[in-house]
Amino acid sequence: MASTSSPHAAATAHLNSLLSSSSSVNHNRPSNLSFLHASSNSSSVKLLHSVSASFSPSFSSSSSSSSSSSSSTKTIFNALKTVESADISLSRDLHGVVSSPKPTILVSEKLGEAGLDLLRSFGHVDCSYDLSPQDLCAKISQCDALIVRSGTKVTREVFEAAQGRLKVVGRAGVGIDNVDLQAATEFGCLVVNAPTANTIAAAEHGIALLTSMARNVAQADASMKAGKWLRSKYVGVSLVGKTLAVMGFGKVGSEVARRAKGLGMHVIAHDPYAPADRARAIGVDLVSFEKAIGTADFISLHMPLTPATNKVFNDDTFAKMKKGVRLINVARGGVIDEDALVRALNSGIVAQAALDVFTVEPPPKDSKLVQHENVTVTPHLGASTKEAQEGVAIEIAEAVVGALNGELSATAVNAPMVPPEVLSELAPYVVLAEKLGRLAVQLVTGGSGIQSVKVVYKSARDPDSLDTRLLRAMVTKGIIEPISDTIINLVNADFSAKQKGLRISEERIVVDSSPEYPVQSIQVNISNVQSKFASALSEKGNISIEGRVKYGIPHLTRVGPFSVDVSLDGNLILCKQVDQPGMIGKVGNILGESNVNVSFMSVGRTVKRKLAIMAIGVDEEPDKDTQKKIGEVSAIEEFVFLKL
Ligand SMILES: NC(=O)C1=CN([C@@H]2O[C@H](COP(=O)(O)OP(=O)(O)OC[C@H]3O[C@@H](n4cnc5c(N)ncnc54)[C@H](O)[C@@H]3O)[C@@H](O)[C@H]2O)C=CC1
Ligand SMILES: O=C(O)C(=O)COP(=O)(O)O
Repeated sequence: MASTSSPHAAATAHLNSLLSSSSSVNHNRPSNLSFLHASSNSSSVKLLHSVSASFSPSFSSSSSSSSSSSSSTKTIFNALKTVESADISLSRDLHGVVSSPKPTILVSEKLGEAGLDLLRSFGHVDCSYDLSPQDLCAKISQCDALIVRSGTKVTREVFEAAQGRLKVVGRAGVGIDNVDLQAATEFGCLVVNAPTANTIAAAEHGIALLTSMARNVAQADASMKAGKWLRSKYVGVSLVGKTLAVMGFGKVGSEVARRAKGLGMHVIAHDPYAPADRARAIGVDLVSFEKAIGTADFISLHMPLTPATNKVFNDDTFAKMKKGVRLINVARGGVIDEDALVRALNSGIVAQAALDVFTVEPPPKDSKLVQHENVTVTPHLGASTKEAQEGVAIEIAEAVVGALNGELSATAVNAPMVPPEVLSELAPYVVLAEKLGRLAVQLVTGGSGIQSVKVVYKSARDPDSLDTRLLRAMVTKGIIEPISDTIINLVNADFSAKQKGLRISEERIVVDSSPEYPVQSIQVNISNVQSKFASALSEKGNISIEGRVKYGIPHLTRVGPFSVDVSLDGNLILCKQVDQPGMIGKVGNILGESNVNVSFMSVGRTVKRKLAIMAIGVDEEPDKDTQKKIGEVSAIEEFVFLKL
């Protein structure tokens, strides 16, 4: 009998597969994807999560993805080991011996050298700045990662053109409004950003714009260079004692607030999601939107561009501002209706504006806003200090390299963040979850399609301390991949299930045993389907299988009502037979004659000498003749061959 592979190797391989497509699947296929969501639990047995509506159409092995994109893709953000692309160049040693595939990382905008060095030590780095959208699409199918700043639009077309090779998009900065996150998620591409390294730079630029606007520095400078000496024209306004409204009290907003306090300003802030105690600690009052814009002498914008903030500063809101207000924007141009701002400037509602960001960048040369004499502009320089750019480059390079190595990034924008220690503890259960999903779906037959899957976890852990998102994603992967052309990873598992009309619910049962191990068993139930192996049906008529991790190795421990014990390695034959002596020998002989190596065998029965289930682990797939011979053994009532 062959020995089973080491638990560690299996766990590592499957952790990689959690983050990637399987190397055995067809890379040229479309996918549909989304985040996984955290579940919260308070009672011992609880429905944790359900994905998708039950009215969604069923799916079957003939179904294909209903992606809005018809393009092919292989969706992975990890595991260079599993990438089988001829496009990936292989690194060679001095003797020309191929060692390992190196990823190609396209950097489409200027990035600090320290980050580039880090990337170069890991893969091939292609710095191609100022690519047209067409050139970017042409290149992208040769790239495993793309690093951008705010100037590159990473559209759905880019993900489509990537044909599945692109695993990670790194945004070297904060705002990810230039990346089509939905498309990234649908294509299983991880998006990471560098959210902290440019905070101070952006805040300092905000303060620079505030102070220079108040004292007309830019205009006075331009007039002097034009040979003028206009002292009375450029009388400014003082800041001390004036009210500054910080709109968006996040990282940048709170640093601006801190600095403005130092200038003697009275600072208020509006942010529906900011904790009041953080504001209080800086001496800032959190107020409503109306109060903020209605009482401020200066308004500084620091919120992200989202559907909710798009053009939130418009004719209506300008009308509610104090006449003569001054506006600073180092956030995103799109939060302001720029035509409305020109009107507000002309009417005097807004006395001055200082803008670093624009709806379209660069703005048109004849932009009335840019040309307005009461407007100070800079070309999106908020993050552009030497220090910030070095920091951002390192932050994003580390995140991208980590993602390509299969690590879940702490700055992932479209995937759950799972701490490394949780990942490593769950590793063998992740393998188990995928294999159970894969087994369960192969037991389905008939045209009824799968609509509803229930995953039951038995665990001695407190429900709140067991994160099942990975496990659910892997059950989903196991179920969907064998019967569709969609590749599943942690980024897209829930979305794909939803697209397929597959409702996945979870239940957790707290058992009274040692909480040393996170999960005692995982059960996968598929309801309202026919099975090609009727013995796998539970009393309720659901396909039901259960498994455990034993000594780090996933085992199948129950099929329908029958207890079995077989390691989930290689392939599996399940036979239902009359419980009588000699059965193992008979089937073993048939397999041996066909040179099929048996790795494991287990017999489970409900009643002695009545019916039993024989679970046989095999390394090779028995050919049709061999399977026929097994079926012809008189005591065998039904059998099925399953690929793990
Ligand atoms: N000009 C530049 O070069 C730079 C611009 N930025 C931009 O600055 C903005 C803020 O960046 P960070 O502070 O790092 O992000 P952050 O995520 O730390 O802060 C954003 C804050 O906005 C709040 N927010 C969300 N919706 C809001 C709404 N409707 N009204 C008010 N507040 C709302 C959030 O709760 C959060 O506290 C982003 O748009 C970012 O892209 C950041 C760095 C450089
Ligand atoms: O980090 C951000 O959100 C920024 O706006 C900085 O943009 P940049 O990387 O300088 O193009």
